[in-house]
Amino acid sequence: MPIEKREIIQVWDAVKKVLKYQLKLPLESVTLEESDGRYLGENVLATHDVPPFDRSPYDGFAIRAEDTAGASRDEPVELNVIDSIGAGHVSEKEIKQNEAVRIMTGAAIPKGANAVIMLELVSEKENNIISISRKVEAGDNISVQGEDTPEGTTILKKGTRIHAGVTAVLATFGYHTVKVFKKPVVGILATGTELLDVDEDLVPGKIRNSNAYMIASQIKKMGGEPQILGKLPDDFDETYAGILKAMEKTDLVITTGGVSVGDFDHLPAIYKKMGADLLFNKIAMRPGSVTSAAVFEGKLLFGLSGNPSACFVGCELFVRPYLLGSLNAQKVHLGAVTSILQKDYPKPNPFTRFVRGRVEWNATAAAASPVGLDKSGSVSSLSEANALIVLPGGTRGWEKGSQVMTLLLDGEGSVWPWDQALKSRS
Ligand SMILES: Nc1nc2c(c(=O)[nH]1)N[C@H]1C(S)=C(S)[C@@H](COP(=O)(O)OP(=O)(O)OC[C@H]3O[C@@H](n4cnc5c(N)ncnc54)[C@H](O)[C@@H]3O)O[C@H]1N2
Ligand code: MOO
Ligand SMILES: [Mg+2]
Repeated sequence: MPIEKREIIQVWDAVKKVLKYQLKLPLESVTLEESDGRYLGENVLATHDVPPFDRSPYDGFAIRAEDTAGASRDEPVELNVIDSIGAGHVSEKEIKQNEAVRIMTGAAIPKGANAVIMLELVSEKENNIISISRKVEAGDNISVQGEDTPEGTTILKKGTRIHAGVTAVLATFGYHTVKVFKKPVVGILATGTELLDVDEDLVPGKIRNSNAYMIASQIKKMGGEPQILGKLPDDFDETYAGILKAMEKTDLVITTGGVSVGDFDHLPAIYKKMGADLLFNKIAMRPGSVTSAAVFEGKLLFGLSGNPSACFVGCELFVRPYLLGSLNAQKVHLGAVTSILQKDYPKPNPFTRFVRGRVEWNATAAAASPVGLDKSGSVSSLSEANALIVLPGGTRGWEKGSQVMTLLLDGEGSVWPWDQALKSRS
């Protein structure tokens, strides 16, 4: 049978095709503790000023700055301490001329005071008298009500990923439950007659299914809920039925394997029989050139390569923006940083390569080194990689010292700054 000719598209065109689709995810309420790593389902407003009252940032004395107008080492001023308060207390007294209130960090500034002087800068005498030998300005050492966040500010945007700092803000405003997007349920199906379960012993010709677990981990990190739906042999009817069933009970389905041109690569024909709209099935990249995506009844179906490194890269480049876009995140792509290549990379580059690598930061620059066996079927390189080194196509290779774009596998992600860097050098 002649091999069907596939239309090859550029990485950024494939990403843009995927970004035209988005899941409509319902919201759910979870407790603040459970909300870690989830995505906010609505904007969060500051429901009050922060701090909610003028307060002291130091342990010291609340005073009227004007009482210190003429103070100097030679002519200190003496103030009468009329009260003493710690955080959580409000003085009922009002400070009048030449009076002070002893105040601890976090306590509300008493009426009449307009400055705080630290304990260390005051000498304490008998009979509640303190002596100050420097001029203090009005407003000194006062954390003013609303200086951190004024009431009514949109402090967190819908789609923000909840991390420790976001949690602190939510707690500050009393959100003991948080409205988040429901996690998209991602069905994962591994195809391949050669696949064994992880707990099975090797037998000739077979390998363990590592991709399903790798994808599940990637999906979790992207904010989705993976469901490993088992493995399917390279049988057309079984795979067809398995995919249809998976599509019914999940928000999107990812398959691995069976997308190339081999006798048992059934996915292309399955898309056809399903009547799915093919978005792409050949991308100008390595690894992962056969990464495919199709739309079936409004849902996306990603066909990732069976080769572990190709599968990993396809998931990061194409599934990530779709999932994170559905969660309303802003930075849906991998974060990018320019790095200096630490080794020659002598392979010719017909297509843009995404080489598993490590980025390390030294004093002046980010340094990128390829790691492990650089083949699309390699699995070991994935365990060491913290980045994908982008080597645009159309070159005979890359020299040590070249500036290269690296996509970071950890961290905040990015909006879309790196499409130019993908463009071929030819
Ligand atoms: N004549 C051609 N052959 C191939 C081409 C081509 O263009 N012409 N493309 C090659 C490239 S590039 C890739 S990538 C692979 C893609 O293959 P498939 O996506 O069809 O995947 P399979 O053939 O099913 O498997 C490939 C490889 O990966 C192993 N595998 C599969 N599933 C898993 C899993 N769940 N866990 C671990 N490893 C898995 C499988 O045993 C194979 O070794 O095609 C090339 N061939
Ligand atoms: O899709 Mo393959 O991984 O291009 O090498
Ligand atoms: Mg194949």
